[in-house]
Amino acid sequence: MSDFSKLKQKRMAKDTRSLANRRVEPDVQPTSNNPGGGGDKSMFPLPNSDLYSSLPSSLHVRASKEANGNGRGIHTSSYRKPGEVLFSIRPHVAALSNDHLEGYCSNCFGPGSGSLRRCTACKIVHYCDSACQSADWSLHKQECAAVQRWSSSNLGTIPGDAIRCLGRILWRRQKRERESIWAREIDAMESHRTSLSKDPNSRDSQVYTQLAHAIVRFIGLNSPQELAEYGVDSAADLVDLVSRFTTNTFTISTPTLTSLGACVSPLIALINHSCDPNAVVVFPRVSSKDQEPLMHVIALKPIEPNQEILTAYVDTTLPRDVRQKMLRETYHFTCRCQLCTPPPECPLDLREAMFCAKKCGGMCLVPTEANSLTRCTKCKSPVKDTDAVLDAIRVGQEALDKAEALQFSNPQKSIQLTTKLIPILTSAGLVPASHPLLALCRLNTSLLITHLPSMDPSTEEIRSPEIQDASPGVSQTLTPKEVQQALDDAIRAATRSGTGLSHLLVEGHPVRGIAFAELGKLLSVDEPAPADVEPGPPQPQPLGMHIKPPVYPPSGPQRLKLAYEMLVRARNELMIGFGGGKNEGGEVGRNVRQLVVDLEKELNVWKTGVRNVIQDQPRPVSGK
Ligand SMILES: C[S@@+](CC[C@H](N)C(=O)[O-])C[C@H]1O[C@@H](n2cnc3c(N)ncnc32)[C@H](O)[C@@H]1O
Repeated sequence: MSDFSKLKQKRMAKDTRSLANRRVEPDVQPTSNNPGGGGDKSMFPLPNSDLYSSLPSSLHVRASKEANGNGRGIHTSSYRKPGEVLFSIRPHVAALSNDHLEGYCSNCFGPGSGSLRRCTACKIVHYCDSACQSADWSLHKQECAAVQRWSSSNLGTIPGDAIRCLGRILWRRQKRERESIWAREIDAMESHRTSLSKDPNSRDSQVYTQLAHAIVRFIGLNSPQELAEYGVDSAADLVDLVSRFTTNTFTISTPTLTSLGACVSPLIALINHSCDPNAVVVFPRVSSKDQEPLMHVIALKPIEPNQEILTAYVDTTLPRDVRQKMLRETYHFTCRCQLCTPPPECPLDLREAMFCAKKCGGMCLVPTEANSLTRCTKCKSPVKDTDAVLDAIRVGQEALDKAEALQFSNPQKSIQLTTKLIPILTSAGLVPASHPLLALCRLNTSLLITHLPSMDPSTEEIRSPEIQDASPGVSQTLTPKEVQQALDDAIRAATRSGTGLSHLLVEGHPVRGIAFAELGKLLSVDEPAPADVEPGPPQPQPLGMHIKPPVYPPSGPQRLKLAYEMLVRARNELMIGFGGGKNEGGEVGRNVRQLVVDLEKELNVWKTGVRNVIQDQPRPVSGK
């Protein structure tokens, strides 16, 4: 997926403190009804532990209220403003997903831009240069042999990122003593082994067992006794490690939120979840290459002293039932945040809302099989065509599942499916932020941008290098009008997605910032002269514009102006989501700032041109 297509979500230099500054609060004490956490209680570090020394002194670890007895959380002792970098850290281990092994460096996780060097032995991992290769060699040495062994006994396949990440944890444990702080921080992560279903056929038991078997094969063990060499005393301990891994792993992503692989940071894993988070974990890529990949925890909302830092483990644009299911399955808890347990007076959740068919300006809860009688919150009329709405949502969800499954193997089909379903759900009355309409719009946008035909060199800036490779020369058979049409379709799709996202996510959320940047860049590609207007599908209301222009996207200077406004807005939001100050909104924030400067110049040239034309006109002679 492209830098600008998969929208999906993390210091200050002074963050790294000496041991003297560490704050691991002593109140992570077992209590009678909470012997230490939600999982295996015995593993929590003791008070005054020497772990987590890289946590800045303004943050501290103590029992979490939010997590309802499920262990520790990170709290701030001072006020934090949105966009403030709370801390940043390099993960303990990280591994690229198989799809990205060729396009990104396996050490610093930077994009290769076609110049990566391949490991000549395994021919699988790639590096920017010999510095990155040397830095990774102490671990890749064992990984290299293991990958080759796996590949030859598994018909040339490559183990997934979870297995390679776990392999890296074990090899590092083998090298560093199991009593090292590094290993103890991994051991102190929350495990859910004891709360696993006793049923060996349950999903979680199967996932853990499969991963445990795979890792044993990957590192090449002949007997469980050999695990001791890696600081793992028994098969049960290995399942514990797997449980810690699945409960505490992060997705590592590009500065545009394309997921790249998996990583583990025991410190950042201390942060608990909320579906209405006050912070976010991103990888803005603002440090020197030898420090990357660096995870940044950034405040999204004002955070008061003593408040807990909370991030979202799941996509918060999804409806409550879907989020709750994901949280139960992977993290073994029931979320009780405000979004999951809203007070009765709380307005309708836009993730599950539709417009009132009476067009009174109100909205209704989307009916479900269990609750088919819903009413407009304003005029109180009941939803009439319940079956039609239920059908549209069911068909929409099926199309979404199919389009997601096909997005890489058959993108054209995926585009067709999403393009066809969006108007069906819109006609059924769903609001832009509702599910599955927003998810379909986001996928549609990402696909249209990924497969945007190239019209001029500036379009290439929108498509990341991997996309340019994936769809080379698509434009060759298209007429300029068709190319323009494709660009306008992408702009309309990006506008729909941006509208839905802006209703659900707080200002400055990185997903919003990237969506606005994407839309601004699309609008800035060119400013075509007004075309003959052909009647088309209903047009989205342009984001931030109060008056709907007759044709959207507009042409000429109006388009340039809209692009400029969108990019300024994107930049402001990126300065929050990817961190302000030295972070400058991350790599994308810097890039957008440059575009804003360029557009300002263009708009000035245009204004000067118009002024000159006006001044060159012969003046009307007075009195005539
Ligand atoms: C990544 S860990 C977070 C840190 C953990 N509390 C600890 O002490 O290590 C994830 C686990 O914390 C607990 N947790 C996180 N957020 C929670 C919440 N909002 N409510 C209840 N438990 C939560 C769950 O047990 C979950 O599996």
